[in-house]
Amino acid sequence: MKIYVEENYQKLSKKAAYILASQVRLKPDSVLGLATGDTPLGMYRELAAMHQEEDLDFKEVKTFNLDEYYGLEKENPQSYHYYMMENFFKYVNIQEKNIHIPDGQAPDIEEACRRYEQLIRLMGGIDLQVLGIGRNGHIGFNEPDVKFEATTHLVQLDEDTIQANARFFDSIHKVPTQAISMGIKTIMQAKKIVLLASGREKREVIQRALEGKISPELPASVLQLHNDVVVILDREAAGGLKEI
Ligand SMILES: O=P(O)(O)OC[C@H]1O[C@](O)(CO)[C@@H](O)[C@@H]1O
Repeated sequence: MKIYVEENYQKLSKKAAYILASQVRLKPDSVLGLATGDTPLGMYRELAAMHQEEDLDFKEVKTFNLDEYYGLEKENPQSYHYYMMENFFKYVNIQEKNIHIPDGQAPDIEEACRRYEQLIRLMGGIDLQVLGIGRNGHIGFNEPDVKFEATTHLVQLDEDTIQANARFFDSIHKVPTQAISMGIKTIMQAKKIVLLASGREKREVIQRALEGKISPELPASVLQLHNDVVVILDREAAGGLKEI
């Protein structure tokens, strides 16, 4: 595991964007696994700027998002479809047919999950997966006590996650209680993983995930078993690490 500690969020975002851009430059038809949440927003802004100013080309890039709320239509401003369009895709030259995000309104969820896994395999697997981390250690929407062997599936969101995400909704009662998420197995099959965490509130979970026991109770701890993980932290998030 390679851990970078950057001075602040802006530098973290630049580092993450640089790693993604290098991946795309080396393999223009890369399959990228993408995350939502606050943390990758700066990285998406940097990548959009690299597209505008340095011709970073997304024409052949394929993307698979980690997760989507169950029950929200794509046009809902709280959906991850909307987030991706507004924060990244509309600023770059990615082709719509190459964008994949779980369908939160699929009539047959099990079939949709199976199809999502099949598509990832059909595209040759994920070359680089970006991850954020929840305060409870979730990656994607894989909540504590997840099965490590799970692939894309419907998950029940934790109370902690619902509370953390309530800030994006008018009221906590409007936060969906379920989501479709890549599973831990899907994530661990990615060839390379880039985990991002910023801020004081991620300090404890980062220490436990990177230096603690590997356990389904803390889903992100499984990353210790992957052979190509880059962790990019700002100083605040890295503050609890013993081995830095
Ligand atoms: O980057 P944030 O907003 O702290 O979110 C952390 C994680 O929580 C989620 O937003 C889901 O709750 C994930 O998409 C994200 O990786």
